Amino acid sequence: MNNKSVIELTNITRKFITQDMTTTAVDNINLSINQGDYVAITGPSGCGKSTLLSILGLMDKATSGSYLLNGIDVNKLNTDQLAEVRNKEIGFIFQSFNLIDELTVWENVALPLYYSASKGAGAKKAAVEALDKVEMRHRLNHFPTQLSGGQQQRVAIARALVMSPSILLIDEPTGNLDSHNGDIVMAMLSDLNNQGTTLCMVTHDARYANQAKRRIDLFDGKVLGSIQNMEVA
Ligand SMILES: Nc1ncnc2c1ncn2[C@@H]1O[C@H](COP(=O)(O)OP(=O)(O)OP(=O)(O)O)[C@@H](O)[C@H]1O
Repeated sequence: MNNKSVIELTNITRKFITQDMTTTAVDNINLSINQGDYVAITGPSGCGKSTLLSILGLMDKATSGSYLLNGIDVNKLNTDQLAEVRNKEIGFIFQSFNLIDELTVWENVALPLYYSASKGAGAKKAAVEALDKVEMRHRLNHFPTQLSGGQQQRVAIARALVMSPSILLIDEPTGNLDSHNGDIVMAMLSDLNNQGTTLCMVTHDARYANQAKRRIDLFDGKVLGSIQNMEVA
């Protein structure tokens, strides 16, 4: 395995303060993710999975602690820099596929390129290459509503890959899929990891968490344990 660090969290805590109470959603977490890793974050409802993923995805800020993304201290970035780093370095995959129904498959996949400096001529080629990786090239000119749920999630994965991000952050990728399509999407994620893509996935599904190389169990915002899945790694 490559030892280049992608994510380095040190003593990350996130507190939510409302009128009558303080909730520590993420409590003093230390986590390293290297290039080529496949990490599953799992645990019961309310244990802090989504909060942690939002911090990793630069959509939320920790109350305290340090977060290095490719060696860059994200606490020192302003809003514009955070948006740029997020678009370039992080690919997101959500439970809901979030495709735009009015755009074709390839236009959906090319969309992140239009928010970056590299927009224009190469966009369709890059989109087709990403669609190839998820075996969806044959649906290039279809619209999302013409696809099955599993196919839509594969298009969403292609969109997450199109910028060649440092890491894919994945939130309950099979939540809207039946078990057959869920298994296909999970096999595809494992394939991508075998080809070198770094993955960090949140799931409450133990079966899928065990398909990752490393499983991190959260409880009450804390890391309860970290398990290396020997048959995968
Ligand atoms: N914006 C917020 N304001 C106040 N409390 C919050 C906020 N967001 C999350 N929390 C609290 O933080 C804790 C962790 O929530 P989080 O959504 O991260 O859990 P989760 O593990 O993703 O849960 P689930 O599996 O149900 O999605 C919970 O107790 C939740 O109520």
